[in-house]
Amino acid sequence: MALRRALSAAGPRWAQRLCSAAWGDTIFAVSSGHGRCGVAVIRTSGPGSRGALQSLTGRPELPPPRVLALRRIRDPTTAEPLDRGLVVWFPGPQSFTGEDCAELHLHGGPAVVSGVLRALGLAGGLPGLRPAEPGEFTRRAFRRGKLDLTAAEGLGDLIRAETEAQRRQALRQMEGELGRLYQRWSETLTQALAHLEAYIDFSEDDNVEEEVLSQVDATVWALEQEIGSHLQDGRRGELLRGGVRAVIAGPPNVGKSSLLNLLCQRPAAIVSPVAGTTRDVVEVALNISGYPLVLSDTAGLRDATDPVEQEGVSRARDRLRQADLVLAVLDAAAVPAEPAALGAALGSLLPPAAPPCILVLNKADLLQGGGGTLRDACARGDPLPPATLLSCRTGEGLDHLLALLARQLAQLCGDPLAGSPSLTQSRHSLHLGDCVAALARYDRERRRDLGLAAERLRLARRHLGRITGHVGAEDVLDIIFRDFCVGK
Ligand SMILES: Nc1nc2c(ncn2[C@@H]2O[C@H](COP(=O)(O)OP(=O)(O)OP(=O)(O)O)[C@@H](O)[C@H]2O)c(=O)[nH]1
Ligand SMILES: [K+]
Ligand SMILES: [Mg+2]
Repeated sequence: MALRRALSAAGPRWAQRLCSAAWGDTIFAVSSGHGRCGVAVIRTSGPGSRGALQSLTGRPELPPPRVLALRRIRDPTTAEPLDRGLVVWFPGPQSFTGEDCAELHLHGGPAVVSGVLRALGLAGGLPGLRPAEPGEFTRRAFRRGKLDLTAAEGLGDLIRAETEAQRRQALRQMEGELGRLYQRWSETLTQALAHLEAYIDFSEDDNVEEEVLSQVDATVWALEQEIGSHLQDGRRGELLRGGVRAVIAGPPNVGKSSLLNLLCQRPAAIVSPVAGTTRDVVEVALNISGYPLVLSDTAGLRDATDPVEQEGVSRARDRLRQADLVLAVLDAAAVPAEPAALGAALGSLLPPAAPPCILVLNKADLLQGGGGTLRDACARGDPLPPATLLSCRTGEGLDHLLALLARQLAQLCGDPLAGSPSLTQSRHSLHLGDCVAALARYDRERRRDLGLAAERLRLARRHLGRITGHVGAEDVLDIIFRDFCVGK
């Protein structure tokens, strides 16, 4: 009521009509970053977007769809100017959410933004204009069929992407490549199922050839292979999305913490000449040639007597077991130069099924006579993993180490633009695993009971549908949109 009075006091009759119009649920939020900035973007979505734009610009006519227009933004109650900025009108369904949307590009001062939010909140006195929940714009876009779940996940990843390779992978997924791949598989299954059902229904009338059945078998088999190999990608999409977990490991005092500090270019870990300095795991996030690396410095591995150091060593071993990549550090001056002996020294350090490893022979500056033999051993490689001499003191060998790291990361994460798109979440691999299992069951059922075999195909298709959200999306929506920011 207060608003109705306020609006009628403020003037135009169309504003009053807005109040009586049946508004559905309209959301608004700041979609740009928070805090002081050059430009802040506030957007709305829902049937109230039109009225909100009219109220704030004080004009009944809207700018042409999807064209920026310069407008004075005013408080609808007092008509006091709040800012002069650009507004855009996106009538549904040609908008991000598929609903009527409006955008206000304002000067990014906190008082401007809060003034306009208050004005919109005032419009919240009308039925149904309210602040958006995190991810609610994207959620609405999903509900209106503007994107599938994998694209929504890609969008979330794109906003969070910190390195180029992550951005490439996320953009590809947001543009629907992964979703289209799963959709294609789902359609293949639909077709195979239709043929199988036709065979079941009509084979007795002799209208359907035996070949139909073998064709269905071949299709299902080929699909099982294709999904199987998509699954066996070494988790490269997941690694790229979450960052490759690399662990710096080695005996005490070889310069592990010095290496961490050198790579992150700040004194993140304590360095001292005392063996057993590091106990807690120290973690930093790095961008190496566009790939994300989560690097952990750990306690020196030895049979410690001090209980606190023992705990540190146990944590170090835990980290080693979970690592995607190990940077094994040894003291260059204290290792045998002969490759086989060097390999044995390394082997005694790492767990049996160790992940890929880079051997770092640190303190190269202390090598007598330049360490020619060791240098040759590193260059030859065999039977060592990729290895480099390094001096954390002088920086010698750092470029080589970075190149080795970049190569390993590229191998682990793959090229996000090459080949078919990678699955990026354990959610995907879980459903794909179930899908493949159902296809394998088809193979067995098929000889005994065609009806049951058909049921397996339906089940396999349901698992694919769960990934894209065409089936049973409700249970996962909260999880997927939980990490989205407000305004997206
Ligand atoms: N000469 C030389 N000294 C180094 C180099 N890197 C590290 N140091 C020294 O070696 C000592 C141990 O370095 P840290 O980085 O603490 O070694 P750490 O492996 O983390 O040691 P713990 O945490 O105790 O296992 C310190 O005195 C460093 O200054 C290097 O490349 N050359
Ligand atoms: K130390
Ligand atoms: Mg240390």
